[in-house]
Amino acid sequence: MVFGKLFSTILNPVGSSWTVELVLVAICVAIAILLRNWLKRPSNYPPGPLGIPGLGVIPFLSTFPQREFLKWSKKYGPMFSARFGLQKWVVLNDYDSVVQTLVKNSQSFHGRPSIRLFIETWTPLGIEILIHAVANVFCTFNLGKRFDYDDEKFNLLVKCILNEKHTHPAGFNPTIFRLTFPLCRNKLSKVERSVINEISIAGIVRQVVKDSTDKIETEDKNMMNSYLNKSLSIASSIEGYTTEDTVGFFTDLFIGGTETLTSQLRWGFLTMALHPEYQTRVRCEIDDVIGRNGTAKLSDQSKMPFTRAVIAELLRFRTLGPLSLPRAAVKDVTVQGYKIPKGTNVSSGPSLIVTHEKIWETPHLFIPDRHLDPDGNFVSSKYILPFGAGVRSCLGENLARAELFLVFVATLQNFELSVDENKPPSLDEGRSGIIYTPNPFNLIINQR
Ligand code: HEM
Repeated sequence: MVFGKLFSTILNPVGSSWTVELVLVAICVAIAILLRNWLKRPSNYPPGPLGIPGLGVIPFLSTFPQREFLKWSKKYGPMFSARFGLQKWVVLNDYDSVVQTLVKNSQSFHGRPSIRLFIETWTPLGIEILIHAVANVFCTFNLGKRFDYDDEKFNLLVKCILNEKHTHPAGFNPTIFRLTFPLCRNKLSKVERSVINEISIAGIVRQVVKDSTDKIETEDKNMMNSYLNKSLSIASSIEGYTTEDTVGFFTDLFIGGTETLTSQLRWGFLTMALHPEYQTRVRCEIDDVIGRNGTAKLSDQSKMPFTRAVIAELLRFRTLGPLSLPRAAVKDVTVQGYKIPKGTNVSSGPSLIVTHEKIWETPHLFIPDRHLDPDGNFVSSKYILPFGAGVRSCLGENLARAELFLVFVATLQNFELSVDENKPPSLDEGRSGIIYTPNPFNLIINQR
């Protein structure tokens, strides 16, 4: 009644009450239609929490949305639906639903919701020299060019990556909020800065592409050369192909491959510093197989089961992309009896699989020995999916695995890692966003 009177005064100061009533009815009908659309689900759509109209489940997500996802998966099953803002999402929470969706139906789920996913906000990194090393391995392997550490262009590249962080100090919510509400996203100066970073990275990559195109070698010495060799011979048959495609490809690789690997290594060094007993066991294996002065080779892995078990456990224990990168259904598809319409975004939850209590005993503890058989041989587990699954899984997986092993081994071969025992950093706190990184920490590094 009070609202009726208020509207009546605003809309119809001179008095004809039927106009006011008509407006009120129209508003109610509009709200009813909006609510109906909000509540409407396609038939056989995965069940899930309803959320709040317009916002979906965003207000209910904590800094670590995996926790709510776990709760909802217990209530609604391993595949549930939710709305983030106005967008429809399906969340996959166990191994079977990930394989059925992303591997068995890979041709239906090869889309990505938005390239802007790669762009988020800034936080400072702890061990800067580490990112220089990782970036240089990338440049040597992929671009065929190693930079000196005082090279201006190289330092600009690294600075751009430092500004290109995929986490937010306040956790996952601001990340998903920005991805969901484009208008809000565009207003953020930090995001603009990230765009400028991307342009700078692309500028340097463009120069490397130009230099490499001028002197392509027949022998494939690095990925850039192989790519140019192949792409130039087929380019004429691809409509609309330009050099910018090559620049975009290597820029994406650089952004996708540098921060991820650096952060995974940071988790690794912190874990080793907090578990000196495992660190000593890895070092003993290194001394036995490689020696104090030898250089690690990838072929050494077969003789180093415990080191492999530590790295496998690290990828399980601190999965860098707790919710992987989102995919989008490119056509209507039925998976495990559920209909998923074209355009639905899909998030898989590797972090939920690696903490599943039916698969892992004490999943929240770091125990490398769980990857060894009774004879001490390394046993790889299909349930650890840090690089995603299916056709859009991580393009740099092999390089990442190789680099993880070599950098990890070379570091422990030469240095002892520890922390200030009076103020030890926590392994349980990190920053969550597209990727999950440890909070900045101090490490004590002693040469052996
Ligand atoms: C520890 C290191 C790394 C982790 C944990 C990681 C993880 C991931 C994950 C989870 C995805 C999404 C996969 C999916 O949708 O199923 C991905 C995609 C991608 N990664 Fe990695 N990655 C790492 C290192 C690298 C490196 C070193 C490179 C490049 C040299 C790289 C390049 C890419 C690219 C280009 C994509 C997008 C692939 C596509 O959309 O088709 N990543 N990565």
